[in-house]
Amino acid sequence: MQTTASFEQETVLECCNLRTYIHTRRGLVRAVDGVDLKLKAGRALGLVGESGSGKSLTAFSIMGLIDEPVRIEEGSVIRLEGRDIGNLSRKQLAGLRGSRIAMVFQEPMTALNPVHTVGWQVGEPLILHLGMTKAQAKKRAIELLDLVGIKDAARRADDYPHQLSGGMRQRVMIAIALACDPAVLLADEPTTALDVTVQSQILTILAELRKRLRVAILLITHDLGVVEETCDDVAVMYAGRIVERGPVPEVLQRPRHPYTRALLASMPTLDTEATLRPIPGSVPDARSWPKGCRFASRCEFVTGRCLDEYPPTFAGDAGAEVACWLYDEAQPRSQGGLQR
Ligand SMILES: Nc1ncnc2c1ncn2[C@@H]1O[C@H](COP(=O)(O)OP(=O)(O)OP(=O)(O)O)[C@@H](O)[C@H]1O
Repeated sequence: MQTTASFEQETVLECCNLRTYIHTRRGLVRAVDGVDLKLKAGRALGLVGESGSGKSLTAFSIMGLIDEPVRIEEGSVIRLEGRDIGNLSRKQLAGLRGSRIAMVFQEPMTALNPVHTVGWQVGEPLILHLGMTKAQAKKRAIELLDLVGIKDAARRADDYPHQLSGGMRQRVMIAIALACDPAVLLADEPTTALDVTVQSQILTILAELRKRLRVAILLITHDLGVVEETCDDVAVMYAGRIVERGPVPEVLQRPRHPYTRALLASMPTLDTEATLRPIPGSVPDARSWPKGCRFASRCEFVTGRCLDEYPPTFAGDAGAEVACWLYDEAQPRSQGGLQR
């Protein structure tokens, strides 16, 4: 595999123009439709957006965990540690999964194997990818269970998934994911199925391990509160595309895209005093996206140009970027336009 010379040293994962379409009998569902992402070593990027915006499919595409009728379209680029992994064979991808890139899912019970002990499941990738002996893998598995905060790890290693609480199971999933010291961890709503106290414990563990192991994390969530607490950067996804991105403080304190603003206003976590305002309207059909901005039909600042042409990305302060015509210098801003 080729290493791209221009690939920045610190960038561990990059997607360029990632398009993942679902080829159904009732039409082409353009669910992920030109996503650009960049993840730096040891940093956490939050990928947020309403349900159905394409977040999970983005992660599954990166992991190569998609199957017919879902396809990554020609021209999409996925680079892991400088290597183009978009065109790898299933076997080559399976070799990377669990070693250089790993994923934690929303519901650990469905991801864990009910007939094997958790110690065995943490140890398996060590045997598979690192060639450890069973004895070495068991010893390391216990260390890993301890690392993710499972008390009395040597004894718990012999437990089966059903003997553990939801929070413990998610810790086991994290131990499995991090076993081979991957460069990238994808976490898809890892705390949604857990109660609030356990949620914050899991997020704390992830934050600690990120610093300690320097693993880059792509955290998929619909909760901007979680992003605020745990991520360095955020990318806001709407209708299959990223509409705004940047450092967390910049984007959450000075959101530019009308969708990001609406999302913030609709969420209870950041300011519980404020009256919650659901976003009016609904996401257009992914079988026939409008030709202009996909948020136009729900946007209070819509102009004729928004309906005609998809906006390019405009640079904001502190590295923020926004795909919205309101930020085009050439466009005279109407009264009541967004503050820049
Ligand atoms: N296998 C599939 N077949 C048909 N449609 C699919 C398939 N997988 C995903 N989709 C559609 O693709 C779109 C994006 O789904 P995805 O799960 O990525 O969204 P999401 O942003 O992760 O939402 P959520 O937060 O609800 O998980 C949705 O409209 C979904 O219905």
